[in-house]
Amino acid sequence: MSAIQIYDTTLRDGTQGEGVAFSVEDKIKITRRLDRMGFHYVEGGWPGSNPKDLEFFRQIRNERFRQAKVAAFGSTRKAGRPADQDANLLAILESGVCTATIFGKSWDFHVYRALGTTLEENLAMVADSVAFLKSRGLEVLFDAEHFFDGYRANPQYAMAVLRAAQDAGADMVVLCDTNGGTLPTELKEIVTYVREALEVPLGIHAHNDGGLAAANSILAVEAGCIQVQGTINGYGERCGNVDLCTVIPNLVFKKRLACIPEENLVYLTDLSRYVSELANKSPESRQPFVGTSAFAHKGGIHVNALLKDRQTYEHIPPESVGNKRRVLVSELSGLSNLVYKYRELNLGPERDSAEYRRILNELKDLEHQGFQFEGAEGSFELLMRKAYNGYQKPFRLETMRILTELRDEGHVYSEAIIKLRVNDEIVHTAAEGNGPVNALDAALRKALEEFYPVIRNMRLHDYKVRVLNEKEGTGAVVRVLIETGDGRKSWGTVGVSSNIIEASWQALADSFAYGILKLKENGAPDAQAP
Ligand SMILES: CC(=O)SCCNC(=O)CCNC(=O)[C@H](O)C(C)(C)COP(=O)(O)OP(=O)(O)OC[C@H]1O[C@@H](n2cnc3c(N)ncnc32)[C@H](O)[C@@H]1OP(=O)(O)O
Ligand SMILES: CC(=O)C(=O)O
Repeated sequence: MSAIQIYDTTLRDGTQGEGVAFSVEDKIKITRRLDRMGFHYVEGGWPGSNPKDLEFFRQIRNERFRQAKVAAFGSTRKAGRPADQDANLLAILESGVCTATIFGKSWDFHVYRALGTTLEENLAMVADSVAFLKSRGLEVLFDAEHFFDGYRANPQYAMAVLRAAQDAGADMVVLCDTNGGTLPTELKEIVTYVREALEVPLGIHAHNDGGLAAANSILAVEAGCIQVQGTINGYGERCGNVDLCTVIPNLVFKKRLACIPEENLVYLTDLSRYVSELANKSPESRQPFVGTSAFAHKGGIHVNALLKDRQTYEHIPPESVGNKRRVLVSELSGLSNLVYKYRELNLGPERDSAEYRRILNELKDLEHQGFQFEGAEGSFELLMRKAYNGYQKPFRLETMRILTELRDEGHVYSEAIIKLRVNDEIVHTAAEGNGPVNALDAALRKALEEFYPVIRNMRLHDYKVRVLNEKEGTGAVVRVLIETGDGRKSWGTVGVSSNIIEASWQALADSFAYGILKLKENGAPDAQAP
């Protein structure tokens, strides 16, 4: 089978996804990154749609790429108007690209209902638009919109549309599952038929409304498509386009097809996170191949087998796509989870199983009380270090008082007064905050800063409270999960109590203790107490 081209439409169809938008600068950065990865095409936008896309094409015009061709998107000419006077086609020409991708209707129903024209005029729109762009020297890809729905409804007409594009000189015809509802077996049958009926190279453009876009794209390749169109992270209209971060490793590792150079796949996870960062979207943890959970192992049985051979629970090595294996600890852990973490944390020579078992039982008891270590790797590491390395927190709370006061203006303020033992010194501090936890955080920082100035870099990223037994009303036990970061790394810590201040204190104290521990380990000069 010939090499498969990857056509990225993150910057066009991806931005049709809810909440996804890129600035011109972002679009340029993403184009460069995709080129470096080895993508064959980057669809930069629709010049006839908006000034931002026009500006993108203006700025990118003189850039030289290693191999990516930048494509401009647009529709076929308007009904009843000559192609050489169609604003949209002229905008594609003016964008300065060498590759145009135009979409046209291939479902008779759409021709009547959406375009409001005749079947004959639509065929002419397709042929004229392709021929016009070809006559101006462009490479032309024709996206047959709704092809599979069209084929189901009126196969003769759907095929006539493809032939119109082919006969007008299209360099490729792309079969679009625009509504994303086609099932893989049917899709493969249709692509197989089209492959035999036409000469022009075929591509696939699948949407994910049935959750089948990846399967559909791979089967389309099996049936003869040589181009896969999709987006990074599957962004796109409604449920999105096919996720190229899923399709590419499947093509490379499973189908052994030449596509993106295999050695570049180690940058795939980074690429996915880079694009989600620019799109300002949280990464999807369960995303295949590149998600943080894609190689996260929780069940004891799994981790036990994984220690014997990673292939028992991993379909590919995580490093091959630049991802990482993670072992989670929880009440579902077995000894193996603990052994794995003990080794990962580099806590010393192997222990006998009774020693691991003791801590495992402690961990399970704590989880039964409401602690959750899966999201609190900082607290878990402190627990392990205390058990196996005699670790002690660098400070100890002697007393704490929290005052909450309604002041004249009707606002409620809190003040925390704490007495802390740091090494052999007693430190008294007080601080105000907009609530008791905020005041406690401020008082703790004030007390520790003098000894560990480096904690000034630590920021609270997230503070979550979960009521564990809501039937108890205001007397319920709560779990507090805190996420802290120092600009380079972030860590989670946990506290549980029927008193929200106490639970918050436990999580806060762990978060500072863990931060200081890591800074000391990394040799931060002012992480050492004087
Ligand atoms: C399957 C896809 O994802 S295709 C890509 C869809 N993406 C987008 O729509 C995003 C960019 N779109 C836009 O910026 C705007 O919709 C524009 C600039 C393209 C058009 O805006 P307007 O001129 O205001 O028209 P509007 O969006 O209301 O309607 C679209 C028109 O295009 C026509 N049209 C739709 N598909 C095609 C086609 N393949 N060929 C020719 N005309 C088409 C419609 O019939 C409609 O014409 P009408 O106004 O005569 O009814
Ligand atoms: C062309 C396109 O984006 C689609 O049919 O989904």
